[in-house]
Amino acid sequence: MENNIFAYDYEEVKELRSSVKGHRPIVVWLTGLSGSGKSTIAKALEIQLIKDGFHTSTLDGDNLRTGLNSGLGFSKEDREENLRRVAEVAKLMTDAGLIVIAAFVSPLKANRDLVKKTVGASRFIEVFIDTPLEICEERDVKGLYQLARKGKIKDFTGINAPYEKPESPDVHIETSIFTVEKSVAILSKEIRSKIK
Ligand SMILES: Nc1ncnc2c1ncn2[C@@H]1O[C@H](COP(=O)(O)OS(=O)(=O)O)[C@@H](OP(=O)(O)O)[C@H]1O
Ligand SMILES: Nc1ncnc2c1ncn2[C@@H]1O[C@H](COP(=O)(O)OP(=O)(O)O)[C@@H](O)[C@H]1O
Repeated sequence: MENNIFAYDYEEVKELRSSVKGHRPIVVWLTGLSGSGKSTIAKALEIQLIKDGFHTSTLDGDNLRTGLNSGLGFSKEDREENLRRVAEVAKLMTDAGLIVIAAFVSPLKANRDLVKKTVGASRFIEVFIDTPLEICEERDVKGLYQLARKGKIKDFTGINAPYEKPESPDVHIETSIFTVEKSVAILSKEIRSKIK
């Protein structure tokens, strides 16, 4: 064993944790441009799931970057490390039996594939929050697009850093068509079908 580390077997306890929750754990991974609607939908979805009696938690890019991931920027390498850590946290949360909602730009296919591999394919729902760049820029919730256009932010996703659209997401949400309520209903149905 590498570094003389021997992982102790907690599989039986994980099953017990899950059984008292009354549902299986899963990671609902929301990817999309800044301003696409990830946080808005994540929060509304979690509120709905809690009201429906599920056990949940939400991981949100901006929030984790003020704590666990403070010090990481937006280079390709820093984003990779950011998402590697988030994947491990999401896995710990599924080990605790939770439905984990995660809202991260996660711009590259390789980033999202790493998360899927870490948490396990059967416990991963990839959700593409599909909002065209022009609409995200028009919303400009935090004023970041304006700064990026002026050249004041480097590596800004969609402007001067890449976003690779998911090719076959489990759920495709177009926010220019679906209301937040409709998106929550679609996701809630998908989650229910996977956690029985
Ligand atoms: N350069 C650059 N590119 C993209 N986003 C930026 C950047 N600088 C700051 N921000 C703010 O950081 C939020 C994205 O953080 P994430 O952890 O989700 O990004 S990533 O998954 O590691 O790519 C993102 O939050 P959301 O708008 O909620 O997506 C932005 O508010
Ligand atoms: N159908 C929709 N779904 C989600 N957000 C929407 C929708 N229509 C408008 N919005 C608005 O778009 C913005 C999205 O911001 P936010 O949720 O912070 O995005 P992100 O987390 O992807 O950066 C919010 O101001 C939200 O009210």
